[in-house]
Amino acid sequence: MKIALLQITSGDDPAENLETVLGMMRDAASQGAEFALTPEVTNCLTWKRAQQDAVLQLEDDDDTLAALRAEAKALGVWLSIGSLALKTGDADGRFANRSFMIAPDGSIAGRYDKIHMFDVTVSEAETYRESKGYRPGDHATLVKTPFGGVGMSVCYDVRFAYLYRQLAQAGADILLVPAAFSPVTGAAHWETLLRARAIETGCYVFAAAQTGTYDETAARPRTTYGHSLVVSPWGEVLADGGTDPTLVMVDIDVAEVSHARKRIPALTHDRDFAGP
Ligand SMILES: O=C(O)CNC(=O)[C@H](CS)NC(=O)CCC(=O)C(=O)O
Repeated sequence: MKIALLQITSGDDPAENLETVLGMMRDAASQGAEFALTPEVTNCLTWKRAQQDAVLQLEDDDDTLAALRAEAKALGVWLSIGSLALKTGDADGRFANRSFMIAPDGSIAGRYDKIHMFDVTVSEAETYRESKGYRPGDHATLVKTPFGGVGMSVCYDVRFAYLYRQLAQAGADILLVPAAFSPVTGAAHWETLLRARAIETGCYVFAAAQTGTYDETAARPRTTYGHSLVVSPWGEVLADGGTDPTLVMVDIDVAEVSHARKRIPALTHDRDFAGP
């Protein structure tokens, strides 16, 4: 099966980001892709809360979601929308960081709200308080597809290994980790974390990433790490998107999942034990 990771530099204008994604989806489909994947916050990546309040929409009204569902249907492809920032209507005004699996008929096959919030001081100059803007989700999502079980997650979730173990033990063959990783932690941890999740679970890992800086002249530009990765169930990096916006196309074979798990059946070797 041919998959296509869309590595992009989303800015704060959803209409502009949508045009970029639609163009890359058509390009991917014309090269034979059957499954296209976009990064975290495909529709809007910004520090500016006022801009989010102005342009974000409720799921039912969201123009990006509607257009991407229609395009998946027109092209007849599966689509992972890594996530959309969406209004929730909640009294506290927080958004959802919500991922979608779209089937080739345009229907929503799965929906997942990012569970773990990136409330982290990477350095004095670089702090994130994701839970101020976003309301975390509280349940995992596994989507059954004709090509296998797909476990959903977003970005910072990648650091919580038990989420992926649960997804794999519930039937995931493929784990999705769409991201907008920070450049500092990306360089230190990104590839290692993704390879570890693949090795521990014997799953493919597909990680479409935001990359680079949108609006370099802004007072506080938002930069992301890039390096969209496809990792095999044995832990090999099959493709790395580097740091420019690009389409990462890979041919994968889901049978590799059972081969890897036959060699290392750790997923079936859990034991109950007392805590320390
Ligand atoms: O803020 C938004 O609009 C969209 N969300 C993000 O960009 C999120 C939270 S700030 N980024 C991450 O989770 C990076 C995790 C990371 O870099 C790590 O785990 O090291």
